[in-house]
Amino acid sequence: MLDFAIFAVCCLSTLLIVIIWFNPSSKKVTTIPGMNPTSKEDGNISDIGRAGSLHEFLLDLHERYGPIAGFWFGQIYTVSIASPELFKTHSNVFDKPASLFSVFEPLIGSASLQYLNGADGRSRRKHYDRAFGHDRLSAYYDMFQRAADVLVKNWSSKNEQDHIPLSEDIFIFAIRAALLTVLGEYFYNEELLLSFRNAYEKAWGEMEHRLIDPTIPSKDTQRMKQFDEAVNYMIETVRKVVQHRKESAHQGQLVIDNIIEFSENEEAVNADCVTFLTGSFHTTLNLLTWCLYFLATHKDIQEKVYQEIMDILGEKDQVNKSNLSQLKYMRQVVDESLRCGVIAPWAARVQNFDSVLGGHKVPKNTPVIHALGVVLKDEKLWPLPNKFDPDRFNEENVKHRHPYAFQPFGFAGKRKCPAYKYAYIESQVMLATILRKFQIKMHGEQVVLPVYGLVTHPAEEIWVQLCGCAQGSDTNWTCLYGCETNLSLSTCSFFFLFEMLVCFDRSPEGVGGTVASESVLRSAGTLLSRFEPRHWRPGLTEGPKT
Ligand code: HEM
Repeated sequence: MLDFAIFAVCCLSTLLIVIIWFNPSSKKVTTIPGMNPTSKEDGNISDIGRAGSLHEFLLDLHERYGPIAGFWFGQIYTVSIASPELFKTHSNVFDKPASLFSVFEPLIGSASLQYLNGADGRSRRKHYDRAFGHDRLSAYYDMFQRAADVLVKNWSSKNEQDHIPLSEDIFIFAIRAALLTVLGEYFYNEELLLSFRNAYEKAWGEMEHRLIDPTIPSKDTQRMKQFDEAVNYMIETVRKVVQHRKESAHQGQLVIDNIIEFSENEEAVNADCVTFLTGSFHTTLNLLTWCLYFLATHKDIQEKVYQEIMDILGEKDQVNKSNLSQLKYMRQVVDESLRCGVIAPWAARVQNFDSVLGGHKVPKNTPVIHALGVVLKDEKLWPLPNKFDPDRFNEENVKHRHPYAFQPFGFAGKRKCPAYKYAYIESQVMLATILRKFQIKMHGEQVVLPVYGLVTHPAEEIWVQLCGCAQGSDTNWTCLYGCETNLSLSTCSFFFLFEMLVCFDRSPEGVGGTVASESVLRSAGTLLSRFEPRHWRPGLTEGPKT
């Protein structure tokens, strides 16, 4: 009998040990609140799928468990933090958990900076940061301007009735800007630029697919063949560009030069070129797409940005390093677009020793997600978080907010996005160039929904219409404000007239007295006679006969 009891106890204990060992939640050796795995193999992956994306899953996780919470990314116990105070505590951590980014390895390559930690990671990163130092940034203005001019030229050939695919057009701008600044003059060749863009689109499409469904199809499927072909084309092109650059007389000015300088290892050079390109395209494409969408849906804000452009730059000046900081309201608009659009929803770090976060032990090698997007939408920090309101970033409001509340480029371990200043310059050059020429409005009613991948993009194309004028022509202006009249006027008369209309519309006393002199009124009258008088107000004593 005793033998049987001992045997039974042994069996039960073994069973218990086996259950404990194979149940991932049992390996949780921390007091951090959070979720148990839904399935043994996949942890909470199915919950992430049900939420729609990792960002939406994290929003819910933090809502339920507070600013520090744990979950199972497959078999890997993972912690997420979502408060400015916790961000600050983690602000010195450099290393990234390769496990969370492995999905991108087939595109960017295992030798990429993305997977490099420790002393090697720090020194490579430090070298690359020089490509974004103050002096080096000045060289990029012209290249951004060139890319913006191409876009304006293309848009100028459209009619007001045309429906413009916003993301598609901004994509071409963003890829042109990135290829010129990262890889250089090789991409002045338009055909090459477009084929690179096609290959990139296919390769990135596959990455997005894998974020939702990590199952990798077999090598001989059409999907994989297409992906391999696209990646091989990109790598082959980058190889040629590197060779070309090594022989170029302009070395030392672009991101590629820092990459070549740092390493003789061809695999690492190619991998980092592709890493910087992928880092650049989708982030800036989507920042600018969201920004123009917000402006198209907030006419008053668009008008205010336009006024600032006219006040600071006038009709002709381009954005440069001495006037960039004066475009303060435009910068607020870009910041609010980064916040509201949650462009890059999360970053992540790891430490190879036990640490403490928010009073809880974090076991060594546990990935810690920085839920940047959750904090950007935290209503305690941002009342009415989904409202687009650039005034959140005026000096007064910024002064009263925790500095870690707004970290759209990451913040930790001197490894935040290396190109964050570059991204502001690119956005502001582009916005100034476009908004000076066109007023952007939505085409009809559209439901615009975000998809929160590694970068947040609209679920479907956003269609806009442009009220604008023919490029490079001082004559043949089309009224910016919907009068549907083609006028032959000088640029200056046009803007003068517009100013007058705005004055008429806004002056509480109508147009009389102090606002306009007699001669101004007379010429305005002549010009106005050719317009539909939609801004007209009663009480005007002199003016157009309509
Ligand atoms: C709207 C624009 C952009 C946003 C919101 C953005 C956001 C981010 C974020 C959140 C990270 C992770 C930081 C971290 O781990 O703490 C990152 C890393 C990175 N970004 Fe950006 N980024 C933008 C533009 C760019 C551009 C234009 C480039 C290239 C020219 C670029 C290249 C990179 C690279 C190479 C990394 C990895 C750095 C490393 O591993 O050390 N990004 N970015």
